[in-house]
Amino acid sequence: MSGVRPAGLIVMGPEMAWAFEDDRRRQLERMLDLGDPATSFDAVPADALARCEVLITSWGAPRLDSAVLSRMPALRAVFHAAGSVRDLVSPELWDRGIVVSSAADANAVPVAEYTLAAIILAGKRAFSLAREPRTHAPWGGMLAEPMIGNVDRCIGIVGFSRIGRRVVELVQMLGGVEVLVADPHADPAVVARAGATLVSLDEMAARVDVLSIHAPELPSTRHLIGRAELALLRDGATVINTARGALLDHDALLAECRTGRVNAVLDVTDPEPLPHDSELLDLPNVTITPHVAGTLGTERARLADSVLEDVQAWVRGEPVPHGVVREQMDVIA
Ligand SMILES: NC(=O)c1ccc[n+]([C@@H]2O[C@H](COP(=O)([O-])OP(=O)(O)OC[C@H]3O[C@@H](n4cnc5c(N)ncnc54)[C@H](O)[C@@H]3O)[C@@H](O)[C@H]2O)c1
Ligand SMILES: O=C(O)[C@H](O)COP(=O)(O)O
Repeated sequence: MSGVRPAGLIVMGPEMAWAFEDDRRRQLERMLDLGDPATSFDAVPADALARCEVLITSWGAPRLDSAVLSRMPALRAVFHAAGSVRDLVSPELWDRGIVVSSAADANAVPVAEYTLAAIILAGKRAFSLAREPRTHAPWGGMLAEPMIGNVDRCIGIVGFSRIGRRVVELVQMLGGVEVLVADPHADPAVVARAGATLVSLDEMAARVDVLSIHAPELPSTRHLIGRAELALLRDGATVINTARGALLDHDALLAECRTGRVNAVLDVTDPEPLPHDSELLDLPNVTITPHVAGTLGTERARLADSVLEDVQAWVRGEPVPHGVVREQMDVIA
């Protein structure tokens, strides 16, 4: 590292800013000449913006469009301590050749953990049984139920994304499970090396006990799992959605869950939150969490550590480990 530290700024909402205090701030200060942290660009003095070479952002940062970028002529790199950079980047940012990185890999860890937990508990019917009266006889009826359990299950992963790939890896620890992947962009050989089989979405829907959604929200993925795909599911199958609500047709899901034919575990919904009178909230076979799979409390420290790693590589002139390039934007979150 040369003696002159590049000028840096941290601009993000308070929900993430705490992760850049104390020790992580000291680590950043060894690499960057850091100005005062701010929650918006309007709170940053014009000369500090003009000098800024390295910007560290997270949720709450506005899009880096031409209006913002014109105030930041020295900007060379943006490190986003959150998942998607879709709402952050602009054509001007790419045109100027500014390095962009995101912490989406780090964010994938807790979402994949949540998904594995949901797969295991759904297999044991734990979500719906927890809502039955406590008088439920534990051994009688349940022991005779061959459809309960995680052995010989077929698990479908929609989207061989960062999170999808990690779920493919984790779910194999169950042993005795078959893992299918549906993703028009995935390479069958790479999927096979990960221990899964690439199939069409229809084939997957017809074969799985659990269908877990891990694709990004794009114009092309709206209602990717719709009436037709849900109708193909086996009786008793579970749909897990930790991706984005818009990927799943909620009217079609409600129709299938209402009859009890299909179960669901949803960390994301459409809309989000659901209206208080949504029937989905009352169904015993539907479990809903309020978009917490990825970003609960301490999990956010992973995002800050990912940014530290990227800043360190960048100041050394090395490739940024979690860099995002313009060409990826058509298929990533
Ligand atoms: N619930 C949470 O807290 C939480 C946290 C992080 C991310 N997410 C969401 O999880 C999802 C996955 O995130 P990620 O970072 O793993 O995504 P990602 O950006 O890594 O996904 C990109 C990949 O998705 C695949 N893909 C694109 N279009 C597809 C399609 N039509 N069908 C199947 N696959 C397709 C492609 O393989 C592509 O490479 C996103 O929707 C993201 O917003 C949720
Ligand atoms: O809440 C989420 O889904 C994750 O934290 C990722 O959100 P982001 O991709 O918008 O950062």
